Amino acid sequence: MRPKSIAVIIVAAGKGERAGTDGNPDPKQYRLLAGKPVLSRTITAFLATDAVTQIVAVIHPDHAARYGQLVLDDARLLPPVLGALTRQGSVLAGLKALAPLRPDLVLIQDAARPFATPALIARVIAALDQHDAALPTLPVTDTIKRSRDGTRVATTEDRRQLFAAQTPQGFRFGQIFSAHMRAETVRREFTDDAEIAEWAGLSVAMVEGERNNLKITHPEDFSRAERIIMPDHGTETRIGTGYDVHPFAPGDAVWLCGVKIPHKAKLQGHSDADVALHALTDAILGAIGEGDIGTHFPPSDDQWKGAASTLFLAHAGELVARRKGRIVNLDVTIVAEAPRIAAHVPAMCAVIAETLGISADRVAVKATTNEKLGFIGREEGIVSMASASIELPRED
Ligand SMILES: Nc1ccn([C@@H]2O[C@H](COP(=O)(O)OP(=O)(O)OP(=O)(O)O)[C@@H](O)[C@H]2O)c(=O)n1
Ligand SMILES: C[C@](O)(CO)[C@H](O)COP(=O)(O)O
Repeated sequence: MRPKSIAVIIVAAGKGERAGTDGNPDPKQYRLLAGKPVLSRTITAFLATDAVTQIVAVIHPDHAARYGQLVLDDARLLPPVLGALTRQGSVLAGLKALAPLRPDLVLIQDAARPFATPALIARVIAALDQHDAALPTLPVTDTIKRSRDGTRVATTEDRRQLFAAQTPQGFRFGQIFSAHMRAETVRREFTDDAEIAEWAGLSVAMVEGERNNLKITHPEDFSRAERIIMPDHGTETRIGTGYDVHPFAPGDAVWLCGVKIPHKAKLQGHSDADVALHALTDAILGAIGEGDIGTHFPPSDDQWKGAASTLFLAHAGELVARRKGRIVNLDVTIVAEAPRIAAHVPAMCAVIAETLGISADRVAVKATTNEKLGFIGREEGIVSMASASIELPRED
């Protein structure tokens, strides 16, 4: 028998209004969860299943640039398609995009559910041998009340008959495509695809869902999700500090926190002499006990001559990721009589956040003068200090 082709639609075109922004410019599906965007985690969860043959993400037109920044490299991932005003419309856009490929099966997944496990995906696929449709469910654990006005109870439901539906929901492609096309013509909004299958008279099987397969919906769901990735009891918080100084030399700009600032001199050093990123890199390395910047990038090595210091910082970030660590916050102080730093602070925080794949609200950059005292006061050089707080899995 020909192996089945199994496509996945990941609907990511929502605005995430209930999740709020928490000062973040990105909607929930692009926000970072322990250093990695939610949508990257959702897509990666399906790439981990070899049986999956194609994946298409359905995105909001305003998020095309943000989607393009996700680092995902797999030939099974098709170009994204644009979604619609409702989840139902977005799913239909994904089905239309897949129609020319005629997959046998399709799994439909919320981008906002980043924790689909291989076992869960396998259960849904296996159930499609016997049924037209399959979805993971969990028995409800609260007693469920029905109310007509939201203020007074009308009746209590029998919860033994009630189950909460999750995704991925699996279908035979042709059947769900035609059911969705018909559903589009009726004046009713369906909140999941299994409901459309039921309405179309298909047989819908329930398989066991998973408690951790949460849908990030409200602001507090982000910390719940981070605890799933890194349970509290298994982590410890480490602190690291860094210090660096570079003298001025003839030149016309200084690099500070990855930002080039015009000045009457440059900072002298083997690399771009970004004194602030050097201190920060040392703080991160210190927190994870990985030596210092000189251990990793010896000044005697010519390949680092003139190097951008973001490279050193990215390496420190990679070492944190390799140890499954999470940067909690970073704090940099620059001590300089000149140039003036304040106007550049947002750009500096953005460079650091982007280099490390963390959100900018975890980064602080501050500047102060040395009140004209000492070598800093005489404008002979700049000093920087930094501290880093990092959560690492506990090893003992
Ligand atoms: N027009 C829409 C609405 C929702 N979705 C997607 O459907 C999934 C489940 O929807 P929900 O969690 O409700 O996300 P939002 O609609 O973004 O959230 P909210 O209702 O709070 O705005 C999400 O991955 C969301 O991106 C979609 O693709 N197109
Ligand atoms: C599809 C779903 O996740 C199943 O529980 C849910 O219906 C999506 O609802 P939302 O309001 O669009 O989040």
